[in-house]
Formats: sequence, structure tokens, C-alpha cells
Amino acid sequence: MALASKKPTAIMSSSSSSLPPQLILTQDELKKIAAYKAVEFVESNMVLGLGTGSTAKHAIDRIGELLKQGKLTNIIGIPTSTKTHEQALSLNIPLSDIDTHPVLDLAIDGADEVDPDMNLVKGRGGSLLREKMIEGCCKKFVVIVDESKLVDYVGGSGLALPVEVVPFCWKFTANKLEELFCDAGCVAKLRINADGNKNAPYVTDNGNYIIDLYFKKDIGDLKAAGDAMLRFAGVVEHGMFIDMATTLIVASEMGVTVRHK
Ligand SMILES: O=C[C@H](O)[C@H](O)[C@H](O)COP(=O)(O)O
Repeated sequence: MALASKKPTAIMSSSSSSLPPQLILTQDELKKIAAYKAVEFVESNMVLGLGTGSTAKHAIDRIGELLKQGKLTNIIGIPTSTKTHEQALSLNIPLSDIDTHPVLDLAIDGADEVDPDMNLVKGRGGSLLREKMIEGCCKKFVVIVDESKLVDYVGGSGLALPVEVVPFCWKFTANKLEELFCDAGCVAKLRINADGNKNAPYVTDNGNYIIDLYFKKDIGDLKAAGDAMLRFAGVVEHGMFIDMATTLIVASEMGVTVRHK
């Protein structure tokens, strides 16, 4: 899907570059291309939000490489998950947190879905809470995706909208979420651990569970939907990142497109 064909209302500028023709790239190679493009926005002396997931991983590797080569200096990374923390440590990226650095220059992260207004679904890797806390503190938030993540509306992929909930009476919270979105044909499912004990709930870095919401229809007003979810006491945070991204980098077989809000 060519990005230029998406609704551009909130977009003030865009640019693109082409890849050599007839090059067949894997999805992971596209993720890497988007990630490397995003790292071009990184400058020495920045405090950086380090995202989580298979796309963000490439950006963090690249930042580590540029630090090692001395092409970047005095970077402070703020990791959005324990996994990213470990990766950054292994690359000798100096780390801190938002207690110490409450304002970040830039964050780079992937997304599970991106709608035409650059609203996101995040958290299919389970890291939405820390990502939202940290990426909400950034002057610039660069989102990196391959084109498969572009959707017409939030939930449009038919895949999960993750919601982090407290473990206490999670079924009660899941039922409330399902009722809230019954008009959109919502089905709420507790996320189960993919590794280790496959019958146990998946537990986030914060000791919580994830309820994955699946929709048959568009849920409409995202802000209203998000606010309604947060009114349930058992909900910690939802995976819609509304109006947070400032730059979107999309890699496709056709090339790389950069859009700024
Ligand atoms: O919880 C995970 C994060 O929100 C990820 O950024 C998101 O799931 C995208 O991950 P990936 O780059 O692996 O598709």
C-alpha cells in the first residue's frame, strides 16, 4: 500500500526514496530499512526513547553500532522494556529512566497498526505501558514500520488491540471491555504465555496481564473509546497511541516514505 495514497490531512511534509527495482525484500529487511532511516534523526547528546519489538531492535542495534564507531557520542537511552534494557546494555548504550530524564529528545519504536492519521496500535509484544509512559515524554516520536502495518482504521487488521489489566479478577475486566465494545463485535481474550508454561497468563514487565480485544467493526471515536476503557478500575492502560507519533517511516518494496505531522 503506497503511503502517498493514505489520507494526508494532518501531514505537513513527506519525502520518499526509492529502492533498486525488482529487489525482493523480506519483512525483516523492510523493518531494518525503516529502522536505519529513523536513526538518521539521532544526534549526539540526545536523550533517546528506545522502543521494543523486532523493528525497534534494528534501530537499537544501529545506535549501538554508531556509538561504537564514535559517530554518535553522549547518548542516553531510556528503554521501554526489560528486553530492550538487556539489548541496550549488551551494546554499551548508557541508560537512564524518566525519573531522572523526564523529557526525551526523540523516541524510535515500531507499531502493530498505523491508521491514516498516524494513530497507532501497540503492545502486541506486551510493552505498551512503559512505551506509552516514555513515548509520551518525547519531543519527537518516530514510528517505524513495514507497509504491512498500515490499516484503514484502528483494529482494521483484525488482530489484537492489547489492554494491560491488573491480574485481580481479570475476567470481570475482560467482560466489561467486551460489553463496552459489543456494537463493534468485540471478543476479549486473556493473552497466554507464548513461552514456558503455555497454560499460564502472559505477565508484563509490570506484573500485569494483557487482554487482547478483537473487533469485527470500526470502534469509531478513538479518544472516547480509550477514555471509556480507562474508566474501568481494572484497566491499567490500552494500546491505542492516539496523536502521539510525530514522524512515520514506512518501508515497502517501493522504497521508504517519511511523513511528519
Ligand atoms: O509491545 C510491543 C510494541 O508495542 C511493539 O513496538 C509492537 O508490537 C511492534 O512490534 P514489531 O516491530 O515486532 O512488529
